[in-house]
Amino acid sequence: MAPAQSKLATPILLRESTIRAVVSQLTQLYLSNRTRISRAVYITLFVALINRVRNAIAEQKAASAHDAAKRSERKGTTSSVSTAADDQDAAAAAAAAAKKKKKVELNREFFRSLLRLLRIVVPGWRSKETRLLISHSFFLVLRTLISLKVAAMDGAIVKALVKGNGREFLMRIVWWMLIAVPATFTNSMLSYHQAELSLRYRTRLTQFIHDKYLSQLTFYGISALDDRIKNPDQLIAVDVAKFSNSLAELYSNLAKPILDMTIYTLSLSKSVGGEGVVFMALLVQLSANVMRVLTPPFGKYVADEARLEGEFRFQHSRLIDHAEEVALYAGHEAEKDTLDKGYFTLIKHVNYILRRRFYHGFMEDFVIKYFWGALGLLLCSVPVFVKLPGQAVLNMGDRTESFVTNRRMLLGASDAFGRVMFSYREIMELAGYTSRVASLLDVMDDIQSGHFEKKLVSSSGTENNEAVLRGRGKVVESTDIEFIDVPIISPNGDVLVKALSFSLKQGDHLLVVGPNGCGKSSLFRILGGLWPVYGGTVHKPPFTDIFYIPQRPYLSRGSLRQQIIYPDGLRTMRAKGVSDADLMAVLRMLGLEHLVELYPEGWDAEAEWRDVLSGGLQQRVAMARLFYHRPRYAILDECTSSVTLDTEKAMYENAKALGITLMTVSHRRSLWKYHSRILQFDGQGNYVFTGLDAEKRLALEDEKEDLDVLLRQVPELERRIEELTAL
Ligand SMILES: Nc1ncnc2c1ncn2[C@@H]1O[C@H](COP(=O)(O)OP(=O)(O)OP(=O)(O)O)[C@@H](O)[C@H]1O
Repeated sequence: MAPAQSKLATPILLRESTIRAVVSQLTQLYLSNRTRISRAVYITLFVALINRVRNAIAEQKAASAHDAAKRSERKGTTSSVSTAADDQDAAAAAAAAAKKKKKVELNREFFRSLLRLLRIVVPGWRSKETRLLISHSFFLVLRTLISLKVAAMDGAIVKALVKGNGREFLMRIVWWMLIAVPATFTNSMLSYHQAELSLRYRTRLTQFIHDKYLSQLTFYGISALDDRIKNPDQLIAVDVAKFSNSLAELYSNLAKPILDMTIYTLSLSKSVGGEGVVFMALLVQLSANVMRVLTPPFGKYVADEARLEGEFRFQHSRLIDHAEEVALYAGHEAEKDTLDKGYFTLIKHVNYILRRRFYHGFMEDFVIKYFWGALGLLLCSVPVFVKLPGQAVLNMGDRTESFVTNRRMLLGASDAFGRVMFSYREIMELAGYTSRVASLLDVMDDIQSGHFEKKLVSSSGTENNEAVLRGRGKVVESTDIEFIDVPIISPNGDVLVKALSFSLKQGDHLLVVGPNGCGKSSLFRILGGLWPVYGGTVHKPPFTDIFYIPQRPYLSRGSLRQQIIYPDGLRTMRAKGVSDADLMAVLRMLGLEHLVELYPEGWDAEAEWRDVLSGGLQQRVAMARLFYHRPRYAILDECTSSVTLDTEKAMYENAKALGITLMTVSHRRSLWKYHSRILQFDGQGNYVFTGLDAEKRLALEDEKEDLDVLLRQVPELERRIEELTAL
């Protein structure tokens, strides 16, 4: 932060002497120049200079305030994680806190984010977007020039009318109609360019985000490991579109009025005098500054509205996803409460914005339309009431022509200025969308570099926080699987197992058992690379060699064939040399061949498979997927819970025959016989890893159960003995 601040401070100090020299030079030039236009230019330079100094002072103030806030924030964070005594972590936490407090304002942060997004949507000078922007700009200039011509023609028409010259009047009308052709064409081109630009921005941004979101498991990190983005779907599908629209709109809403203002003001200053224009510009600038101070933070409002919209939509999509469960619980009233709450929170906010917009619009209209309009009329009357030096006395026709032309140009200029002022609100809205989209990009970058932020709800507090921030385990690629002192830590910071060590060779089938929530699935999340390795070393084969089947398999959209070969596509299947007949052989192993015959389209049948197939059928389809892929290792996480013992037998025996090493999480005793190793968690953070002799273990378990039954009978037997003794 320090270098940034000195960068700001130095120019202001240096400028004190420079400013004095520039001011005296400008004064001399102003006094020595006679023409009104050049005088106007010097006055404008004065105003620009004053503005620049004022902005620099404001920037410096903001920078020192930001610096002070950051320093105090850092102090606070360091003491709260003082047990960690780790500067790196403290800095990360401070940065995170600073990010959380980020407001939507037109500050450096906004321009930095906007620049980042601009680089994505307009990737280079030779890009199609640049060409579109150039031709858009060309039509913007053309339209201003046409408007200028129309203003002059307006004056000439009224002059012909005042003079009573019918022939000239008609000629002027014909010209007027002719100019309408390029004018309307230009207008249509402008609308087309704006819409096309918006579409292109959206496409670029969506492609960029999709590439990042779907690489390095970022989508999983956003939803499971990090708390900052609640609804990425809304951000990608809606906010990106709104940002693109807003950006494309802003360019035409800003570029054209600025151009109009410059050209009209220059033309006006020729006929009404440079000083008049500059004086009026000063008044306008003053009132504009007052308006800016009174403008509410619309950017923040827009960002909040988008967030609330997203949350409301998310609640609806949850209801759709879990419609059956909610219906069976008769949970519609509870769901209605949640939905109503989400909707009314959103509407309360929208209403609040509407009210703020109402007061703001009232003030904006008054200043822009009436106050500036009156100023304009005063300015237009200058050539009529004031005889400017070097100007000939005007007759009635000329006066009318000059008034009408000036009035028209002035209306154009004030309309343009009004639009620039109105666009302040649009810029604030753009700032809102920019902040939302940029925050998604920031979080994706963080996740890809291994930095997560999640509210810790664990009972063990700071100790876990430290571990989450550090994540310093090692991952080594190997053909076998080995964990050496690897802690299992949930994203909430709960330490499920302090240091886990075990090793597994190909062909060693592993059974993982333990009570609910002890970390059985979490072990495989680490193995699959979903959760970071916070310590120790993990030796594991590449991702493609391990296949995972959960209890509720994921069934994708698409054909029946696609369910078996997922995530491969048809082309990859063909490239692997697999035919539909091979797939049928796989289905036969699991007694599923009737599925293909069930639908007239056969393998190409499409359906919402999640609803069409029963729980057991879904598990069998998932197993067929495993047989198609034939990986070296398979993680079977309670994936036979809904099938019969016969089907389970077919699944396990075929999987082993295909040379797949199995790692099973299950509470079913019927599965023990398929495994040679066991990893047993006790739910208190301890575990045992040993060989598994299923028959011996089953006999021991049976004996234990018999003893348990006998033990449970002891009180009853004792009571009976007491009864008999008493008798
Ligand atoms: N994405 C997540 N965010 C926060 N906590 C999580 C997440 N995933 C799992 N956990 C927590 O980690 C702990 C272990 O979960 P895990 O799924 O490994 O349990 P399990 O041993 O497989 O249990 P079960 O037999 O019920 O499937 C649980 O307390 C769970 O709440």
